Parts: sequence; structure tokens; C-alpha cells
Amino acid sequence: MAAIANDLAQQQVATSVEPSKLNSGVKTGKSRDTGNLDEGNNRRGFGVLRFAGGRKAEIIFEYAERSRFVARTLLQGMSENLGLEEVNVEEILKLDSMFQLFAVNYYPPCPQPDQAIGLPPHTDHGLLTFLIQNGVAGLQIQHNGKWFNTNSPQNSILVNTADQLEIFSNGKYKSVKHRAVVNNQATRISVVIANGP
Ligand SMILES: O=C(O)CCC(=O)C(=O)O
Ligand SMILES: [Fe+2]
Repeated sequence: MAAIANDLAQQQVATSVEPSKLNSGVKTGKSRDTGNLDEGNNRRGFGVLRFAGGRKAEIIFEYAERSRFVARTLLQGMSENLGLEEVNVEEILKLDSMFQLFAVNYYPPCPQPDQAIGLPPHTDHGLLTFLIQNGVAGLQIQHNGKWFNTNSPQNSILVNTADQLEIFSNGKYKSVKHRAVVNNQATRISVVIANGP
């Protein structure tokens, strides 16, 4: 996973995974929703990159496809856990045409990490967000008002619950508030897929 995260992030390759948006460059603490939406690699916020094809695009396609399978399997389990065995979650959430948003976050080392934030606190849209990283930690989640470091093992996918899941489950699965912190040692790269209905 770390290798994939590095590999993908080092290429300015877009994907046709709908809606063909890649987040690239350094976040400056600005909310993604208010970032500039430009074509090309916008180092200050949202970047929409053109589909370039080639091996890297194939990797992204394959990762997106496989992650859709994982998302659907998890959602079926969650729906059973909610006591919705009778409900066809695939049909209700139209998982066949699942929406995926692919983002790559790049956090260079910061000389004063306690004075900066990589990505400010937020919850994600969608149902489940998958995050892989290049072996450098930095994601924190909020629980009972306190921030906790996450510690994902090598080659794992960290799954965050998101807003539409909270709505779908009537609040039983809470959308986790999270943020990314920076460090003064190593560049961190995270690759995120938000999976929505
Ligand atoms: O880089 C991270 O750890 C967090 C990324 C994130 O929350 C996002 O892209 O929505
Ligand atoms: Fe997020």
C-alpha cells in the first residue's frame, strides 16, 4: 500500500473514476470545498487533472474497482448489523453505480508542525472513506472531543465512516471527525477514496 501511495502520488495522472477529480498539492488549511477548482495541478487546493492513460491510470482503475468490492461487502455487513437483513442495501443505495472520489494528499515536512495543520478538522461526504498512506502517520480522529492519532499497520486500508452513512443509519454509525497533522521529519502522502451511493 505504501508503495502504491508513493507511486500514484508521484504521477500527475488522472483517472476517469467519476468525477475525475484528483486532489493534489499542498493543502494550506483551506477547506477543500472552498478551494479553487482549476484544471491542471493546482498546488494550493483542488486540482482536476486530465486523464492521461498508461500504467498508472490502470493501477488507479484497478484499485478503485477492488475498493468498490470492499466497500460493498462492508456495507452489506453494516446493514446486517443495523438489523436490515430484509433490506437490499445494494438496491437502496444504488451501489451498482457507486460514486467514488479519488484524492491524493501531499504533506511536505513542516519546520513548525505545532503551528500548522495539514488538513483541518472535517467529516467526509459519502458512506465509507478508504485511506492508504506511504508509511508516515498523520491522521487523527476525534472521539469525545479529544484528538487521537491513528496507527494503521503497513499495507492496511484505514476506513472512515462518513456523512451519508450516518444519515442512512439514523445516526448509529457516526461520521468520524478527522484531521491531518504534519511533522518536521518526513513527507507524508495519503491516497483517499471516498465511496458514496
Ligand atoms: O491525509 C489524511 O490523513 C486525511 C485525508 C482526508 O481526510 C481527506 O482527504 O479527506
Ligand atoms: Fe477526510
